[in-house]
Parts: sequence; structure tokens; C-alpha cells
Amino acid sequence: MKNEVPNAIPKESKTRKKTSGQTTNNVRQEIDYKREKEILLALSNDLTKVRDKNDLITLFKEGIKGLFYISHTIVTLIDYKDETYTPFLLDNDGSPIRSHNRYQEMVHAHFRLNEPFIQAVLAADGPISFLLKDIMDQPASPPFLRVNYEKGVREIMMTKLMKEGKPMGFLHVYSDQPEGFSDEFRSVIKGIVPQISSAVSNIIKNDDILNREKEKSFLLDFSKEIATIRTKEELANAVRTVFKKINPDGGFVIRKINEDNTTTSPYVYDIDTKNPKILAALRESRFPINDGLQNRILNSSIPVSFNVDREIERGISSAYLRHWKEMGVKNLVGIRLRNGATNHGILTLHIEDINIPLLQGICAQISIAIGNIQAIEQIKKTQEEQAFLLDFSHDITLVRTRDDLQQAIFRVLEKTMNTQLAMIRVIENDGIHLSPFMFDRTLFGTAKADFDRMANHRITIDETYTAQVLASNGGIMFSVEEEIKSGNDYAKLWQATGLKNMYALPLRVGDKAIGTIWLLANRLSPLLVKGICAQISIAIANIQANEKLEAYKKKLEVENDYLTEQIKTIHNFSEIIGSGEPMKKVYKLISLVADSNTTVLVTGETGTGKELIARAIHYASPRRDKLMVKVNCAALPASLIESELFGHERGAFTGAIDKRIGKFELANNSTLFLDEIGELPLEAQAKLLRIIQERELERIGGKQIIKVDVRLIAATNRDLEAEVKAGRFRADLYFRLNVFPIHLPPLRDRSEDIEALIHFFVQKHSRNSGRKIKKVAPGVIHKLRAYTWPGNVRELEHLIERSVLLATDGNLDDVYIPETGDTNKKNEALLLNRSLDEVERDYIIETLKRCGGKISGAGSAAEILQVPGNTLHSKMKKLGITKADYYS
Ligand SMILES: Nc1ncnc2c1ncn2[C@@H]1O[C@H](COP(=O)(O)OP(=O)(O)OP(=O)(O)O)[C@@H](O)[C@H]1O
Repeated sequence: MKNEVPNAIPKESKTRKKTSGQTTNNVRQEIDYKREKEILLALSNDLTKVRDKNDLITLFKEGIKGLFYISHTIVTLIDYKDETYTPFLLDNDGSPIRSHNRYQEMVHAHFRLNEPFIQAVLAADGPISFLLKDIMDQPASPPFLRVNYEKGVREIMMTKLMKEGKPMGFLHVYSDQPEGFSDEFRSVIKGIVPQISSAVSNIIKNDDILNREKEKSFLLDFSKEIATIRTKEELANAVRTVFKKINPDGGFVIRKINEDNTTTSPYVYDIDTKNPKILAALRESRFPINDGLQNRILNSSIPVSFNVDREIERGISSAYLRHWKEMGVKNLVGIRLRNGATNHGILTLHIEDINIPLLQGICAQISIAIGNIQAIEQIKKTQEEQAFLLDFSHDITLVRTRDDLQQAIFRVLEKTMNTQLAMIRVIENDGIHLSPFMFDRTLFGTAKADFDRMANHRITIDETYTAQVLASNGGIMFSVEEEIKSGNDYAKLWQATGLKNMYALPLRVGDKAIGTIWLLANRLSPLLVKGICAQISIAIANIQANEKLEAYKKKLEVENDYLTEQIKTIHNFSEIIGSGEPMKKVYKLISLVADSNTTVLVTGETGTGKELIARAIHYASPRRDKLMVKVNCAALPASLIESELFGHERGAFTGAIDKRIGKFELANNSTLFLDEIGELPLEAQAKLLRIIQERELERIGGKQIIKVDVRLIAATNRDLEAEVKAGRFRADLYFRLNVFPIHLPPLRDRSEDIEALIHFFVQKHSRNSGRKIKKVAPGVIHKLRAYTWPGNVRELEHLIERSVLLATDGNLDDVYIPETGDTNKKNEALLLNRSLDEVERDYIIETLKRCGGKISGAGSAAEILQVPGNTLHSKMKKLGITKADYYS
């Protein structure tokens, strides 16, 4: 097109002036007319191809300026919204006013339509020209007239450009010569006005399309950036950059809706101010949503333009309006930031030309980003809280005492944004009273005395606030300020801490309320506080159980200490008699194993002293200060063995009325002696195996795993290997127990020890019975060494005990040894086919005979039979035993 325009029109020198048109020659007129037509045709041709501003400028510069003498041309467009017109198209290199110091101002100015000069242009039918000196100084005239004049322009020709029958703008043509526009030129311009108008319309349309394209790619770029945003800081950067691009001169503030859903706080902003008050407000101000403006913006789906002064006049008191005013800002646009159905906040923007679709597009992206950031922050917070609770729960598992708990709570609260433990109250056994369990008086400063008077004592579960808390599901938050207003006296104490809220929660284990906890804080995460309370509840239940256990243990220890002392004095059990080779071997083994934690299996026939050896190992071990706990596996009904060993929770099975601590737990840090292990039922063997392997147990019906540190000594008179083969004893348990076997030889295999044992037992029992035995006849010793001792040491001891009682003159001249072999068989035969009463009757008579008829007291039949004297009396009566029976 560039090439077509100039060449299409024949060149002629200067313009012909309107007043100098004395050419009357028809031929000349004909030529003029033709030339005009050619020019018009060429111009219209070119104008139809105009698509952008450059095309039109080129056309004017090269198509018209070359043909007629004009200085420069511009196009202005009317803005009916504010009744002004403003430059749209400028002949940049040709204009003489470019060097004028008001040029930039002119380029951006909006000139009023409502003034005589432009009204005359609007009223004219075609191009209309003015000498600048005539009009430029009229009061309402646009300043560009004078600016042009000052740069040597003398005349202006104005033509309105039309669109759909309505003026859309003006074509301005300037000349530096007065009366510089020829008729021919006027005619040409008049002729091409429709084409110029449609060219301008095309340019506008094209500009629109281009702008929209630009907006789209702008939004696309922005949305790509938004998609990568993870933090508030990243969002702030992105938003600042985007607004710098589209609105370099105005500031903006994004206020976010707070968690309370009733206020907003500044989130991201870019404001050009150094005013410390405004800067402080931008850091921490909170304004109610329902202030008459913020709620209006939040309820509007389109941007809301507002005037600062007018809003203040309407009575909206939120300080942000005053801040804008102080910064000299008059008009603002507010847009809600909404994602789906959720309002996140408000963007307030100081902008003059608002491009609604673009702004809405940007705001939609910002809203998405805020939603994402919130979700990420929530996830992070939840993860942090979970990690935090995990840490706390770890701390809690180690809690055994109130001190431990207090320290664990203080440690956890230190990490939770300014939270203080005011009080933990625990429900007492009666289920009615609550007593202070843990509290920190120092919290209340000078109100300490009031705290003691009002809070530090027993209350009942009906107390107003406690009842509310216990009845609540997730606790109650009391606002200190509100409570003071409503006359809650406790709140005055709370106020002394300077914290805003009291969070009171029920402590529960399962469904059972065990107390209340009172925490002072400004804010607490419900999830976190619930988690902490659950852990504290468990800890308190553990502490209470532990306190009971400790008390129980103490009681047992006291009882046991007493018993031990008794046993020591009565039986002098700690002495093991025997210096022959077999026993020396046993002592060696004891000294080897005692120090360690190794499990020991003591085997040997009944009465060989297995328990004695177990005790000797315990007392030689580092655990000697604790009592050895003994379980006789044979003496318990199978159904009770498990509960005896592992304990049970209350209600674990029918009959489990109270919680029971098992022997394993009791033997923690000590030795557990499992006597007669060979008698343990298979089911219990499996459980025992698990404990031995894992060193932890669960009470029957309990959920808690309890760690135990127990040294095991097991004993049996059975051949466990044979039991394993027969399937009555688990092989794996056998291997676990048989780590360090000690076998006790039967007494018949160590007759060298018999004499020492006889003397030992004689002394022991003469001391106990008060019968002094001076001498044991050699014949007795001889006789006893020859005996086979099926009942081993126990049998020997019983025999000596009886003999001491029967000795009358202080000498042990003879002993009664049970008959063996055939005699036994005879006795067995005698026992057959007889009732229990008959056997019992004979046995009592026999014993009475041996005791010289003494029924009760020292050396009596009652003592041997180990029943109280009066019981023996009544038994004798029942069985019809008379003196005649035993004196015969
Ligand atoms: N070497 C010993 N020196 C002193 N007294 C002993 C000795 N061996 C055993 N006794 C005594 O014999 C009695 C029985 O011993 P103990 O109960 O230890 O035997 P046991 O092998 O465990 O029996 P059971 O297999 O029937 O359980 C106890 O009174 C114990 O004091």
C-alpha cells in the first residue's frame, strides 16, 4: 500500500487557496475535478485497507501531505461517558508541537465537548476551518489550539468522523499558513470522511481484538505463574508484578477474610507511602467485614467503583478509607476474591481506566492462588500438628509420675503459641468430687491468694462451669472478657494472666470422664488441643494406675520384708547344707550364673532343694534388693494361671471384679521363680513364650503393652525333654528355659551330706520346738545314711522334725524310718477300698500315738498335721476318735 498511494496521484505544487481561486477557465475546472476524483479514488482505495494506526498515519503522511500543503494531522475520539474527546492518532514525526513542553499533556488530555469551538464543529456539515488566533483564547477553548499556535500553526480544519449516524471523533488538519486550505482540499476531505471514519472504526475494532488477545496471553502467563505459587510471599511478588504492568501508577491492597469470618486483615499490598500509621495498619489491622463497604464488595459479582470521600460521608468508619484519603486517593475499585462459593478476601485497587474483564481474570487467578496457599498451609499445619502430637505421645509414654507429666505438659505448651496450663482436676473414686491434680499458681501473679481461695480445693462435678465442661463434647472456650462481664468470678483470676481465652476440656479415657483441663491462651487449634487432651488423659490414667501399683507394691514389699525376716529366722533358709562334690558343682554353677540375667532351669526330684537354689541365685544377683516373686504353676487351676501371671483388667472376664497386677509385672526389675513349670498348661506356655521373647505383656482384657524387665528361674521335677517328646511341653519354650540348667542330685546320691543335714535340721527344730537335743546317736546317722530318701531333703527334714518332738531325754537315740518296698505296697493295698474318713481317722490315730497322745501345743499331733489344735479336736470328735484308740 505504501507504494501505491504517492504514485497514484499526480503531484502539484502548493495548495490552491480558497480566496485565490480566480481560475474561471472551464478546462482548468475540468482538470481540477478529474484530479480531485483521482485523488479521492486513490485515497478511498487505500483507506479501505487501513487496519492499524500506522497504516492511517502513513496514508496521511504520504497520501495527503504530498499533495496538499498541510502541517500535520491528528484524529481524536469522543468518549461519551465523560463528554470529552481525546487524541487517538498522532502524526508523530510531522507535528511541529512535539517539541512543545505541553505536548505530553496534550496527548493524554481529555478535552470537553461542551464548548463553543467543538460544538461548531459538531454542528457543521462538512470540514470547517478556523484561524487559531480567533478562537484559541476564548475561555472554554481547548488548550491544544494555543499550543499549536505557539509552534507556528495558524489554521485548523476540523471534520467530524461518523459511526452509525453519530459523531465518533474528529479529523484535525493543521496549516502553518492562515487561509491555507484550498477548496479542492476541503472537497477531498469531505469526500473521504466516510472512509476515514470506517478506517478509524476498523482500527478501534482491531485494537480491541489485539488488546483482547494481549489480555488473554497476559492472563495465560499469569495463570501459569499462579499455578506454581506455593507461598504467600510468591503470591505477593506475582501480584505486585502484574499490577505494576497494568496499573503502574496506583497501589493496591488485598485484605483476607480471617478465620473468625467476621473480619479482614491485610494480606498482600503495594502502597506508595512512608506514613508509619498506614504501614502499621497494613501489618496488623483488622476491620469488620460488615462495615457497609467490604460486605458490599463481597456481595457484588462485578467490580465496585467507589469514591473515598463519598464513602466516608456515608458514615463508613473503617480506617482504611481514611488512609486512602490521607494518601490523596479519591477513586478506587474493590473486587471480591472468590474461589467457587468461598470468598477469600477483597482487592482494592487505585486505578483510573478499569478494564473489567482483565481485572476479573486477574482476580480469579489470585483467588485460586489464595485457595491453594490456604490448602497448602492447612496441610502443613496439620502435618506439623501431627508430628507435634506424635512427639508429645512419645513423651507421654515415658510418663510414670505427676512430675513427669507436668514436665511433659510444660514442654509441649512451650511449643504451642503462648498457652498456659491453669489447672487439671481429676474425678475422685467416689465419682462426685474433683480434686486439683496439677496447676501452676505462679501464673496468677498477685492473684495467687485468690486462686488458692477459689480454685485450689475440692469441688463437685455439679459445679457450674465444670458441669458444662464435662457435658460438652470437645470442651468449651470461655472468653475472659465476656466471662468477667457476665459475673464469672474465676475470670478475674484468668485475667491476671493477660491471655484472652480459657479453653476448658473434659479429660476422658474411652467414654469415661476422668477430669477436666483448663488452658489459657489467645488462640488454640482445636485439633491440637483435642490431641493433647487425649494424650494427657491416658497419661493421667497411667499415673493413677502406677500410683496404685506402687502403693500395692509397697504394701507387698512391707509384708514380704516381714515374711522374709520371719522365714529367715524360722528356717534360716539361706543356708544350703552340703559340701560333697555334687553340691560343690551346684555352688559353682550358681556363682557363674547369678550375676547375669540368664534364665535358669533348676531340675531335680521333689524335695532336693530347687527353690532353695532359686533363692540363692536371686540373692546373689544384682536384683537382690527386690523381692523374688514365686508362682507355683502346679498349685493353680489352669483357668487362673494366665491371670496370675499376666494380670487382668477389671471386667476382663466373668469374676474379674477388680484389676489385678500379674506376677510378671510384680517381678519387674526382680526375679520370677516359676516352680513346677512342667505343670503349665499348653495355652499358658504359648503366652509365657511370647513374654520371654518380647519382654512385654498385655493384661487380659487390656489394650496396653507393658514392658517388663524380669529374670526368670524355672524349676521342675519332671523330665522336660520327655515331656516335650510326649507333646505336653512346647519345645520352643523348653529351649528358652533351658538356657542354663542346674541339676540337683537326689539325696541318695550324696549320702556324704546327710550327717551335716541331720545336725542342721536337729538344731533348727530343737530351737523352734524348744526341745534341746544334746546328742544324736551314731546309729541314727548310720541308719539314715542307709535309707534311699524318695522324698529327698524335705523327707529328711520332716523326719528329724518329728524325731526332735518325740525325743524325751534330750538325746536322739532312734528314728522312725518308713518302711519301703513291700511294706509300701501293703500299705497301698490297705488304703484301697476305704473311705476318706477311714483313712483320715487312722492317720490321726497314728500321729496321736507318735506324739504320746498330745493333741495341741508344741510336739503335738496338731503341729505335725499342721492344723489348729481346736480343729483337730473337732475332727477327732467327728471321726469318733477317743483316748482308747491312741493309748492302746
Ligand atoms: N541343701 C539343703 N540344705 C538345707 N536345707 C535344704 C537343702 N535342700 C533342701 N532343703 C530344705 O528342704 C526343703 C525342700 O526344699 P525345696 O522346697 O527347695 O525343694 P524342691 O526341690 O523345690 O521341692 P519340690 O520339687 O517339691 O518343689 C526345704 O525346707 C529346704 O529348706
